[in-house]
Amino acid sequence: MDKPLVILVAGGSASGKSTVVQEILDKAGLEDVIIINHDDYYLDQKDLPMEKRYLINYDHPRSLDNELLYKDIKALLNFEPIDKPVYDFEKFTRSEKIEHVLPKKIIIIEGILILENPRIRELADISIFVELDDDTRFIRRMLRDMKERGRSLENIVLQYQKTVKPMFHKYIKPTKRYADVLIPNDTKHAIAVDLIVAKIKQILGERK
Ligand SMILES: Nc1ncnc2c1ncn2[C@@H]1O[C@H](COP(=O)(O)OP(=O)(O)O)[C@@H](O)[C@H]1O
Ligand SMILES: Nc1ccn([C@@H]2O[C@H](COP(=O)(O)O)[C@@H](O)[C@H]2O)c(=O)n1
Repeated sequence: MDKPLVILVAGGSASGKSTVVQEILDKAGLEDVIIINHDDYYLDQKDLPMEKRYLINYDHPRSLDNELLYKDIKALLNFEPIDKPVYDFEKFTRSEKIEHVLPKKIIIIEGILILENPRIRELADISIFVELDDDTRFIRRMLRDMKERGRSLENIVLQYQKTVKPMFHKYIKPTKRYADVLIPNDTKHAIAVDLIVAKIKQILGERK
């Protein structure tokens, strides 16, 4: 069998990366797929006290374990299983859990900085960047982080001003230039999703 297809999905926090990935999978009717969230590869911080974990810049490329992610993608490309870390946003570190992931024909990896690392970028067959204006992303992030990530409004606002917004403009937005497709998530994007689905099917057909 030919190597698995690798799709990278970047975009600012709460731009709609996970939502767009789900739309692609639903439209394409794909099942033999692994979805990896780059968030699971934030560095382990269990040896740091909680007050120090709060202060880390989680929107800087150095906060992620790209060596481990690269190694894991290479293993999956060789049809080898991996033991993937699982991140705990409420504890600001990796959880005790490990997820055993079996190789599949399609590997989708999503994350704010997934197109920032040149070695990981080179593994992609298709690269996507999801676009959404800062204000809408901030509102969606605020609602999500209070509901799902155990964060207070004050903490969300402080983090957004101190790191999330400046790092987006410094490190994340510039990676748009590496994307094959830009998906606007503030307007209808059904055609962009259709084009990606068609491309996935074409590549899979050629690799049979
Ligand atoms: N087109 C959209 N319209 C309204 N809400 C959306 C849309 N896309 C995503 N959302 C919502 O915004 C939040 C962040 O979306 P998500 O896909 O999780 O973003 P990301 O994976 O980029 O962080 C979620 O609560 C999601 O339901
Ligand atoms: N302990 C952490 C780790 C990361 N974050 C934030 O998560 C954002 C990326 O996740 P998305 O699902 O929004 O793409 C990123 O902007 C980090 O600021 C965090 O708040 N706490």
